Amino acid sequence: MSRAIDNVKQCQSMAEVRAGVNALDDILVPLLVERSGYMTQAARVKNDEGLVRDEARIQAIVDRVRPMAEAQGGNPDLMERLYRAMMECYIDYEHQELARLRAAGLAPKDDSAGSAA
Ligand SMILES: O=C(O)C(=O)C[C@]1(C(=O)O)C=C[C@@H](O)C=C1
Repeated sequence: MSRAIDNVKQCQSMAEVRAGVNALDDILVPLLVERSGYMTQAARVKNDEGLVRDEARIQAIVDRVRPMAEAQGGNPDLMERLYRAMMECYIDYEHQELARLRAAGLAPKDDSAGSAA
């Protein structure tokens, strides 16, 4: 099986290093934008500020990506830190998107059953 780490080219200069990084960012940025689109979907489907952060799902994602990173010749601890930091940013964005959707007319979930006041 070919591993991602084996695709890294031996570099003699920082220009080569940065060309390699830029080429990967060209792939990563569209994927991260696409991932952010699912935060908008999640905001609309959950429609509840209290549900945006889901610790069980965060842990499940970490548990999934650590072995994936290892299989690709990467460092699982680094991947976990990247994913946890990235998901914090996406959680902020999901809150932002829920507020935007509410301002645009998304009705808050009916809380009459749970509201005491
Ligand atoms: O799966 C969800 O519930 C999401 O909202 C997505 C996502 C993520 O994958 O970044 C973001 C917030 C949650 O805390 C868990 C995961």
